[in-house]
Amino acid sequence: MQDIRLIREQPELIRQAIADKFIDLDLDLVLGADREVLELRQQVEAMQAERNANAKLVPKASPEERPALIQKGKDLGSELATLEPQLREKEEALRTLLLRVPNIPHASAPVGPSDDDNTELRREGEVPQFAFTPLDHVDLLEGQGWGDPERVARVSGSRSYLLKGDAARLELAVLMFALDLLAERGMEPLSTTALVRPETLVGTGHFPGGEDQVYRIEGEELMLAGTSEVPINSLYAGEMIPEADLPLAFAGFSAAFRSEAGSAGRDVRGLIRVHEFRKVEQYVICRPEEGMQWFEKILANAEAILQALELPYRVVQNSTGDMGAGKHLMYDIETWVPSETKYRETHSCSYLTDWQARRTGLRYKGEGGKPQFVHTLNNTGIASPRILVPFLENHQQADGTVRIPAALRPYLGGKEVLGKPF
Ligand SMILES: Nc1ncnc2c1ncn2[C@@H]1O[C@H](COS(=O)(=O)NC(=O)[C@@H](N)CO)[C@@H](O)[C@H]1O
Repeated sequence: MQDIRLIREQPELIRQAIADKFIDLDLDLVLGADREVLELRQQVEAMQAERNANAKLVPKASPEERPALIQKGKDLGSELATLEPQLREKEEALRTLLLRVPNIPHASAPVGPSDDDNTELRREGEVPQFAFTPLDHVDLLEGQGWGDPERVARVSGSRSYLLKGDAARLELAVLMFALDLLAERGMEPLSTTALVRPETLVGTGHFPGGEDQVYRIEGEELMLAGTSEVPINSLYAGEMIPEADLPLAFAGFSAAFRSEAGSAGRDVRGLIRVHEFRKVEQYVICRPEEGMQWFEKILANAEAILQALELPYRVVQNSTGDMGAGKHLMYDIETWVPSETKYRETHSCSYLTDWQARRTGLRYKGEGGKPQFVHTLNNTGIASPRILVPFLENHQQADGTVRIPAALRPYLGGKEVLGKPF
């Protein structure tokens, strides 16, 4: 959410952001709703002041004057009884519109409507040249007996997955490895639920707009979050965080649930796009002046994880149309998937300045004790099973076994290879 003063003072700046992000919002509606609130609020406050002043006169008034004053107080009261609810209604209507006002994209963001306009910043690691015909991750899982797609589909339907034996241990190993690396780098581990109240999804900016991506619990005011960014972002909602406690940096771990509405037909084979997955999430609350350095830090953390797993990847900058309403700056990390001979997104690193903080009510006492909104950032640490796709495919050997990078071996009982030749 944007500062309403900025919208009033620099509407062109916001109109440009709306245009560059291809958002369907008429800023004049926002400005009109704001004016209506201001006018009505001034009227109500004047009337409340008049009623209060009038009420003070009553005890001092003479018997002759008193009835008129009391009647005046009643008239003002009944008028306010009509106007105050109208004001609350107009304030709610304005807030609903304000929730749709986008953040201003960083000047470096490529302007364009979709991820086709993302720009590659750099590549890291050599893509493997196989001396044999590599298998895709589905065939590797099947060959090793590490999956059971038919049975799990009977139990859970499409976009479900199940990992057996060493593959189940591999999933836990990469998650734990990521959590440990982030903890060593000062991110506080946080195991969270995915069950959240609707307002937490407004806080992150998933709502309004992303309702169709979220599973709802029948008959409850609860939903299943698609990322632990959602519960973590609202942990301190409405609080005045002591400045000495900043920055708050978490390595969140949770299950994540997504309906993937609108993705029909995409990535239907295998582990890339499933309804329930597990993610280690980097989430930061910091002072505004530290935002950009935290963006670099959580990006570097994710790269360190990929480098330790010996996976080749590239870093891309998201376009204004791809980054979504709340982002100021966003880079995706895409990891090489041999079977597709292309890089696929495995991490998404975002800096949202105060846009989430304003919607969530995340503040701290800045200089001179003046309340100020914090800045928030998030990035994927690792998400499984998607990361297992490049992991299994890049590290497969001619006999169908999978090489384990040195950094991960301690998490797999020291094993250097998983599986049996097939
Ligand atoms: N349906 C899905 N199935 C498997 N993995 C997914 C799915 N959706 C997202 N992911 C993984 O989760 C990562 C982060 O998802 S994201 O929506 O891009 N970004 C976030 O959730 C942010 N909170 C940063 O993690 C993706 O890069 C991908 O690796």
